[in-house]
Amino acid sequence: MTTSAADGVRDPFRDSSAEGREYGSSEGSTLNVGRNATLTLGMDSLIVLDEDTIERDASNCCGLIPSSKHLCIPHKNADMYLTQRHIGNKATRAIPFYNILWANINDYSTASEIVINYAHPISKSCVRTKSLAYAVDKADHRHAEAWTESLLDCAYGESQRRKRMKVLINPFGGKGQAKKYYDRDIAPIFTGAWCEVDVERTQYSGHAVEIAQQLDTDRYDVVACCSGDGLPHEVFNGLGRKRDARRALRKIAVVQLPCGTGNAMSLNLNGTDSPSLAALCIVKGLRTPLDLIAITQGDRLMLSFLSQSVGIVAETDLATEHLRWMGSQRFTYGFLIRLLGKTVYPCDVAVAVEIGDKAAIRDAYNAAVSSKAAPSSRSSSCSGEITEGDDPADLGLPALKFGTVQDALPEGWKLVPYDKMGNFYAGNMAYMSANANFFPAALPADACADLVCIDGDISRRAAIGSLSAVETGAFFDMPHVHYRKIKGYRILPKQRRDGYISIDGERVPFEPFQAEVLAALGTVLSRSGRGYEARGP
Ligand SMILES: Nc1ncnc2c1ncn2[C@@H]1O[C@H](COP(=O)(O)OP(=O)(O)OP(=O)(O)O)[C@@H](O)[C@H]1O
Repeated sequence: MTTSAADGVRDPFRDSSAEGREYGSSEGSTLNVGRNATLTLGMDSLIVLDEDTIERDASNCCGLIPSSKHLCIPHKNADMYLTQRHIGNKATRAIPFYNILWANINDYSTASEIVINYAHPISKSCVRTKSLAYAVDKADHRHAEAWTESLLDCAYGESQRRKRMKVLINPFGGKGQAKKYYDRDIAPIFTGAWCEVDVERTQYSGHAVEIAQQLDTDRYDVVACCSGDGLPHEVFNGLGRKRDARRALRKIAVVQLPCGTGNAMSLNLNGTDSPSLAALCIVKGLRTPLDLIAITQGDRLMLSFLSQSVGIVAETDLATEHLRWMGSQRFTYGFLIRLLGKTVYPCDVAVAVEIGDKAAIRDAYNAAVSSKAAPSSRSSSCSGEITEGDDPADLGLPALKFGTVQDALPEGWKLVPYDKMGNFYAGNMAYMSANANFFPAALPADACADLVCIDGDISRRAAIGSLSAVETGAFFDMPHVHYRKIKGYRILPKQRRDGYISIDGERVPFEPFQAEVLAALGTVLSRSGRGYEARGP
């Protein structure tokens, strides 16, 4: 599953003037450049009409040497353009606005040039930064400046330009390739978009918690994790430990550049596990509030952004480390072994159910995704709500409405024995890994987590059927899949001395814990600004 960088292009050659672009006349939307070339703001794309089909090398364009240190190395291939059509001896090319990273005008003593950096697809799952450079007539300078600003408006829309990023690289994430992916696939996209970037490698497990806890949140907009899902988990928790945690979690968008074995965050928010496509999505990402789940266990408090599991998923994930050589097959193998053994994980569970009926869950999902609400709006009930003038000391994590696992059960909660529990799985995002849309009804900020419970003693046929149904999208409707929207729960594993509990893919002690949804407490960047890149229920 990858994001097409050319998404959103209807007819790239249609001129915007016919559609009533606010920019003005067709003359206004076109910039004459060089001897015989024009740049036009089309409907969804920048239209480049040039004398020949060979892109000029910015370093020799009209004899001008680009001075910007941000300028990317231009390519020398002729096949750079996404679409091209020959008109006489001229060629028209369209570069989707989404792929435009930056545009600027360089002034020299005798001439000026416009430089446009963009992300060029070299395959379905990879983009590379390239540049166009054209001479701009001195007489056209003012128009060129206004035109460049319009191009940036089209390219960025509501997304913040030149984001200030703290980049964290886990040198041991995935197959230990994160540094290589960053240098080759990610950094050139950020440089091309003129982002401000400050890179740090994590030195040990838990280092990202400390970095986030000490982060000067006024200096950054984003913490970008070149990692699996482990580093984002640590960053949310580090921000959550700040004195002004609510403000920090609201101010700083936590994002993932997929470089790990588990890259669910990027799959959900950007629809890709390609580092270069994810980098483009982050450059163009829209701020999106995210519910976080407070987990209390013993006297500890932790924030979870992705999932909690007790039973087969936790065990498959955490007890198959010795099978790493199998790659992603280890999950399928481990899962099947336990399914065939009809393994059960007895526990007592109390759940605060918000919506318990699948039809109602589907309706709520459809209503939310078709709502016209501003993409980045936070409801007044969100846990991160901050009032002007709040004292930082009062801006810590919100108080837990349900208390902690050490308190008496909240009013109205009832512990129910589940002696045949096979899979207790709570999710805050839809995809748990590529093609595993376990929680199709999950939404970033609906103030609910989604809970799936499956008995461990169902027939082997039904169990194996549910494994393939996760891929096909039939999982949600299976009768043995109990799917609920919830506000919180308490779970007490029993009859076993030891076992596996996974919070965001990390192992925690095999002890009772309690979960409470903290509505819209966190912030991420997403492609759509409103939902996950997964098919709904
Ligand atoms: N320098 C380091 N040395 C050892 N561990 C580290 C280092 N930096 C980060 N970590 C730890 O690596 C763990 C896994 O990180 P991450 O999620 O990025 O990769 P992954 O390959 O998807 O992980 P997983 O091992 O869960 O499959 C995190 O819990 C983090 O604390």
